[in-house]
Amino acid sequence: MRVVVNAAMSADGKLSSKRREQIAISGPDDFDRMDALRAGSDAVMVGVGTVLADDPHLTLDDPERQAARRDRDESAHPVRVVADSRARTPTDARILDDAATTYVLVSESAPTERIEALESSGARLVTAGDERVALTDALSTLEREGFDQLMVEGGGELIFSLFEAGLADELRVFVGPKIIGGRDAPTLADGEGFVSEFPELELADVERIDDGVLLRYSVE
Ligand SMILES: NC(=O)c1ccc[n+]([C@@H]2O[C@H](COP(=O)([O-])OP(=O)(O)OC[C@H]3O[C@@H](n4cnc5c(N)ncnc54)[C@H](O)[C@@H]3O)[C@@H](O)[C@H]2O)c1
Ligand SMILES: Nc1nc(=O)c(N)c(NC[C@H](O)[C@H](O)[C@H](O)COP(=O)(O)O)[nH]1
Repeated sequence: MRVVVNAAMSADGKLSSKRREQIAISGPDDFDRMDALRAGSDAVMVGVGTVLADDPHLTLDDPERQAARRDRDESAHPVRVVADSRARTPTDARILDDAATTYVLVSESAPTERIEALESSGARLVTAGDERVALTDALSTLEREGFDQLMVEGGGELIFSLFEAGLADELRVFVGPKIIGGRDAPTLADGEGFVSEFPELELADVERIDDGVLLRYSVE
Protein backbone atom coordinates (compact mmCIF):
# COMPACT_ATOMS: atom_id res chain seq x y z
CA MET A 1 0.00 0.00 0.00
CA ARG A 2 1.39 3.36 -1.03
CA VAL A 3 1.36 5.93 1.80
CA VAL A 4 1.28 9.56 0.64
CA VAL A 5 1.65 12.19 3.36
CA ASN A 6 0.12 15.55 2.40
CA ALA A 7 0.12 18.67 4.55
CA ALA A 8 0.30 22.44 4.42
CA MET A 9 2.78 24.36 6.55
CA SER A 10 3.66 28.01 7.08
CA ALA A 11 6.99 29.32 5.81
CA ASP A 12 8.31 28.61 9.34
CA GLY A 13 7.17 24.98 9.27
CA LYS A 14 4.02 25.12 11.41
CA LEU A 15 0.81 23.19 10.70
CA SER A 16 -1.29 25.48 12.91
CA SER A 17 -0.91 27.91 15.80
CA LYS A 18 -0.11 27.27 19.47
CA ARG A 19 -3.89 27.18 20.04
CA ARG A 20 -3.98 24.14 17.72
CA GLU A 21 -6.86 25.69 15.82
CA GLN A 22 -7.21 25.03 12.11
CA ILE A 23 -5.55 27.73 10.00
CA ALA A 24 -6.05 28.02 6.23
CA ILE A 25 -2.48 27.84 4.97
CA SER A 26 -3.43 26.54 1.52
CA GLY A 27 -5.15 28.76 -1.04
CA PRO A 28 -8.05 27.60 -3.27
CA ASP A 29 -5.85 25.87 -5.85
CA ASP A 30 -3.98 23.89 -3.20
CA PHE A 31 -7.24 22.85 -1.51
CA ASP A 32 -8.44 21.70 -4.94
CA ARG A 33 -5.21 19.73 -5.46
CA MET A 34 -5.80 18.13 -2.04
CA ASP A 35 -9.36 17.19 -3.09
CA ALA A 36 -7.96 15.54 -6.24
CA LEU A 37 -5.43 13.60 -4.17
CA ARG A 38 -8.23 12.42 -1.86
CA ALA A 39 -10.23 11.37 -4.93
CA GLY A 40 -7.35 9.22 -6.17
CA SER A 41 -6.84 7.54 -2.81
CA ASP A 42 -8.65 4.54 -1.32
CA ALA A 43 -8.46 5.96 2.19
CA VAL A 44 -7.66 9.26 3.92
CA MET A 45 -6.16 9.19 7.41
CA VAL A 46 -5.69 11.70 10.26
CA GLY A 47 -4.69 11.41 13.91
CA VAL A 48 -7.28 11.95 16.63
CA GLY A 49 -5.49 15.21 17.56
CA THR A 50 -6.65 16.57 14.21
CA VAL A 51 -10.18 15.22 14.75
CA LEU A 52 -10.37 16.96 18.14
CA ALA A 53 -8.86 20.21 16.81
CA ASP A 54 -10.44 20.54 13.36
CA ASP A 55 -13.44 18.14 13.27
CA PRO A 56 -12.60 17.35 9.60
CA HIS A 57 -15.08 15.63 7.28
CA LEU A 58 -12.46 14.15 4.91
CA THR A 59 -14.86 13.75 1.98
CA LEU A 60 -14.60 15.04 -1.58
CA ASP A 61 -15.83 18.57 -2.27
CA ASP A 62 -16.07 18.22 -6.05
CA PRO A 63 -19.25 16.39 -7.22
CA GLU A 64 -17.57 15.49 -10.53
CA ARG A 65 -14.80 13.66 -8.69
CA GLN A 66 -17.44 11.79 -6.68
CA ALA A 67 -19.26 10.86 -9.91
CA ALA A 68 -16.00 9.70 -11.53
CA ARG A 69 -15.36 7.38 -8.56
CA ARG A 70 -18.90 5.97 -8.83
CA ASP A 71 -18.32 5.38 -12.57
CA ARG A 72 -15.30 3.28 -11.55
CA ASP A 73 -17.58 1.27 -9.21
CA GLU A 74 -15.93 2.87 -6.20
CA SER A 75 -17.64 4.59 -3.27
CA ALA A 76 -18.27 8.31 -3.87
CA HIS A 77 -15.74 9.17 -1.16
CA PRO A 78 -12.60 7.37 0.00
CA VAL A 79 -12.70 5.51 3.30
CA ARG A 80 -11.83 7.69 6.32
CA VAL A 81 -9.31 6.46 8.90
CA VAL A 82 -8.46 7.84 12.37
CA ALA A 83 -5.43 6.76 14.42
CA ASP A 84 -6.92 6.94 17.91
CA SER A 85 -5.04 4.89 20.53
CA ARG A 86 -7.54 5.42 23.34
CA ALA A 87 -10.71 5.75 21.23
CA ARG A 88 -11.20 9.46 22.02
CA THR A 89 -13.02 10.29 18.77
CA PRO A 90 -16.32 11.95 19.81
CA THR A 91 -19.38 10.05 18.59
CA ASP A 92 -20.71 13.29 17.06
CA ALA A 93 -17.47 13.92 15.10
CA ARG A 94 -18.16 14.72 11.44
CA ILE A 95 -15.77 11.93 10.45
CA LEU A 96 -18.30 9.41 11.82
CA ASP A 97 -21.29 10.58 9.79
CA ASP A 98 -22.71 8.26 7.13
CA ALA A 99 -21.18 10.06 4.12
CA ALA A 100 -18.40 7.43 3.97
CA THR A 101 -17.06 4.36 5.76
CA THR A 102 -14.78 5.16 8.70
CA TYR A 103 -12.13 2.97 10.32
CA VAL A 104 -10.88 3.85 13.80
CA LEU A 105 -7.47 2.37 14.62
CA VAL A 106 -7.19 1.84 18.39
CA SER A 107 -4.78 0.15 20.81
CA GLU A 108 -5.42 -2.41 23.56
CA SER A 109 -5.51 0.53 26.00
CA ALA A 110 -8.79 1.86 24.58
CA PRO A 111 -11.63 1.66 27.14
CA THR A 112 -14.29 -0.92 26.22
CA GLU A 113 -17.14 1.56 26.61
CA ARG A 114 -15.48 3.96 24.15
CA ILE A 115 -14.98 1.12 21.65
CA GLU A 116 -18.63 0.13 21.99
CA ALA A 117 -19.74 3.75 21.53
CA LEU A 118 -17.69 4.08 18.34
CA GLU A 119 -19.00 0.75 17.00
CA SER A 120 -22.57 1.91 17.72
CA SER A 121 -21.78 5.03 15.68
CA GLY A 122 -20.99 2.82 12.69
CA ALA A 123 -17.18 2.89 12.86
CA ARG A 124 -15.11 -0.17 11.94
CA LEU A 125 -12.57 -0.79 14.70
CA VAL A 126 -9.06 -2.14 14.13
CA THR A 127 -7.03 -2.94 17.28
CA ALA A 128 -3.20 -2.98 17.04
CA GLY A 129 -0.60 -2.24 19.71
CA ASP A 130 -0.65 -2.04 23.51
CA GLU A 131 -0.54 1.67 24.50
CA ARG A 132 -0.36 3.29 21.06
CA VAL A 133 -1.60 2.16 17.70
CA ALA A 134 1.05 -0.09 16.12
CA LEU A 135 0.92 1.60 12.74
CA THR A 136 2.76 -1.14 10.81
CA ASP A 137 0.21 -3.75 11.92
CA ALA A 138 -2.80 -1.46 11.52
CA LEU A 139 -1.77 -0.41 8.00
CA SER A 140 -1.22 -4.07 7.08
CA THR A 141 -4.83 -4.69 8.06
CA LEU A 142 -5.95 -1.84 5.80
CA GLU A 143 -3.83 -3.26 2.97
CA ARG A 144 -5.54 -6.63 3.41
CA GLU A 145 -8.87 -4.81 2.98
CA GLY A 146 -7.65 -4.04 -0.54
CA PHE A 147 -6.52 -0.42 -0.16
CA ASP A 148 -3.74 0.49 -2.61
CA GLN A 149 -3.21 4.16 -1.72
CA LEU A 150 -3.52 5.77 1.70
CA MET A 151 -3.37 9.56 1.92
CA VAL A 152 -2.34 10.93 5.32
CA GLU A 153 -3.33 14.52 6.15
CA GLY A 154 -1.63 14.84 9.55
CA GLY A 155 -1.15 16.09 12.12
CA GLY A 156 2.44 16.32 13.19
CA GLU A 157 2.37 13.51 15.78
CA LEU A 158 1.01 10.99 13.30
CA ILE A 159 3.32 12.12 10.49
CA PHE A 160 6.39 11.71 12.74
CA SER A 161 5.31 8.19 13.68
CA LEU A 162 4.84 7.19 10.06
CA PHE A 163 8.38 8.35 9.23
CA GLU A 164 9.71 6.66 12.37
CA ALA A 165 8.11 3.38 11.32
CA GLY A 166 9.40 3.76 7.75
CA LEU A 167 5.84 3.68 6.41
CA ALA A 168 5.73 6.93 4.39
CA ASP A 169 6.47 6.55 0.66
CA GLU A 170 5.90 10.13 -0.42
CA LEU A 171 5.63 13.59 1.16
CA ARG A 172 3.76 16.45 -0.49
CA VAL A 173 3.99 19.68 1.45
CA PHE A 174 2.53 23.02 0.48
CA VAL A 175 4.54 25.90 1.97
CA GLY A 176 2.27 28.91 2.40
CA PRO A 177 3.23 32.57 2.71
CA LYS A 178 2.65 32.96 6.47
CA ILE A 179 4.72 32.99 9.63
CA ILE A 180 2.87 31.34 12.54
CA GLY A 181 5.64 30.93 15.10
CA GLY A 182 5.34 29.52 18.61
CA ARG A 183 7.58 26.82 20.06
CA ASP A 184 4.51 24.79 20.98
CA ALA A 185 2.72 25.15 17.64
CA PRO A 186 2.48 21.82 15.73
CA THR A 187 5.07 21.28 13.02
CA LEU A 188 5.15 18.89 10.10
CA ALA A 189 6.81 16.18 12.20
CA ASP A 190 6.53 16.42 15.99
CA GLY A 191 6.74 13.30 18.19
CA GLU A 192 10.03 12.56 19.97
CA GLY A 193 12.17 13.77 17.08
CA PHE A 194 15.13 12.00 15.49
CA VAL A 195 18.68 12.44 16.79
CA SER A 196 20.31 10.17 14.21
CA GLU A 197 19.31 8.10 11.20
CA PHE A 198 17.19 10.97 9.92
CA PRO A 199 14.80 9.83 7.18
CA GLU A 200 16.19 11.04 3.87
CA LEU A 201 14.01 12.50 1.14
CA GLU A 202 14.54 12.89 -2.57
CA LEU A 203 13.07 16.05 -4.10
CA ALA A 204 10.91 14.89 -7.02
CA ASP A 205 9.13 18.10 -8.02
CA VAL A 206 8.63 21.78 -7.17
CA GLU A 207 5.52 23.69 -8.28
CA ARG A 208 4.25 27.18 -7.61
CA ILE A 209 0.60 27.07 -6.40
CA ASP A 210 -1.51 29.95 -5.08
CA ASP A 211 1.01 32.25 -3.33
CA GLY A 212 3.14 29.36 -2.14
CA VAL A 213 5.06 26.33 -3.33
CA LEU A 214 4.32 22.63 -3.44
CA LEU A 215 7.28 20.38 -2.67
CA ARG A 216 7.03 16.71 -3.63
CA TYR A 217 9.49 14.30 -2.10
CA SER A 218 9.87 10.56 -2.35
CA VAL A 219 11.15 8.82 0.77
CA GLU A 220 14.33 6.84 0.23
N1 LIG B 1 -1.85 22.26 8.02
C1 LIG B 1 -2.11 20.98 7.85
O1 LIG B 1 -1.92 20.44 6.74
C2 LIG B 1 -2.67 20.19 8.98
C3 LIG B 1 -3.08 18.87 8.75
C4 LIG B 1 -3.56 18.13 9.83
C5 LIG B 1 -3.59 18.69 11.10
N2 LIG B 1 -3.19 19.95 11.29
C6 LIG B 1 -3.14 20.55 12.64
O2 LIG B 1 -2.37 19.68 13.46
C7 LIG B 1 -2.85 19.72 14.81
C8 LIG B 1 -3.14 18.32 15.28
O3 LIG B 1 -1.97 17.56 15.19
P1 LIG B 1 -1.42 16.72 16.43
O4 LIG B 1 0.00 16.45 16.13
O5 LIG B 1 -1.81 17.38 17.68
O6 LIG B 1 -2.29 15.40 16.36
P2 LIG B 1 -2.41 14.19 15.30
O7 LIG B 1 -3.53 14.51 14.37
O8 LIG B 1 -1.11 13.83 14.73
O9 LIG B 1 -2.94 13.04 16.27
C9 LIG B 1 -2.09 12.53 17.28
C10 LIG B 1 -2.83 11.45 18.02
O10 LIG B 1 -2.97 10.32 17.18
C11 LIG B 1 -3.05 9.18 17.98
N3 LIG B 1 -2.12 8.13 17.57
C12 LIG B 1 -2.42 6.83 17.57
N4 LIG B 1 -1.37 6.10 17.25
C13 LIG B 1 -0.37 6.96 17.03
C14 LIG B 1 0.98 6.77 16.69
N5 LIG B 1 1.49 5.56 16.47
N6 LIG B 1 1.75 7.85 16.58
C15 LIG B 1 1.24 9.09 16.77
N7 LIG B 1 -0.03 9.34 17.12
C16 LIG B 1 -0.83 8.26 17.24
C17 LIG B 1 -2.67 9.56 19.40
O11 LIG B 1 -3.86 9.54 20.17
C18 LIG B 1 -2.12 10.96 19.25
O12 LIG B 1 -2.43 11.75 20.37
C19 LIG B 1 -4.08 20.60 14.79
O13 LIG B 1 -3.70 21.88 15.24
C20 LIG B 1 -4.47 20.64 13.31
O14 LIG B 1 -5.12 21.86 13.00
C21 LIG B 1 -2.75 20.73 10.25
N1 LIG C 1 -3.93 20.95 2.83
C1 LIG C 1 -4.28 21.67 3.92
N2 LIG C 1 -4.13 23.01 3.92
C2 LIG C 1 -4.46 23.75 5.00
O1 LIG C 1 -4.30 24.97 4.97
C3 LIG C 1 -4.98 23.08 6.17
N3 LIG C 1 -5.34 23.79 7.28
C4 LIG C 1 -5.11 21.69 6.12
N4 LIG C 1 -5.59 21.01 7.19
C5 LIG C 1 -5.80 19.59 7.05
C6 LIG C 1 -6.69 19.09 8.10
O2 LIG C 1 -6.82 17.69 8.12
C7 LIG C 1 -8.09 19.65 7.95
O3 LIG C 1 -8.74 19.23 9.09
C8 LIG C 1 -8.82 19.09 6.74
O4 LIG C 1 -8.28 19.67 5.57
C9 LIG C 1 -10.27 19.45 6.79
O5 LIG C 1 -10.92 18.63 5.90
P1 LIG C 1 -12.46 18.87 5.55
O6 LIG C 1 -12.51 20.10 4.70
O7 LIG C 1 -13.22 19.01 6.82
O8 LIG C 1 -12.85 17.63 4.78
N5 LIG C 1 -4.74 21.00 5.01
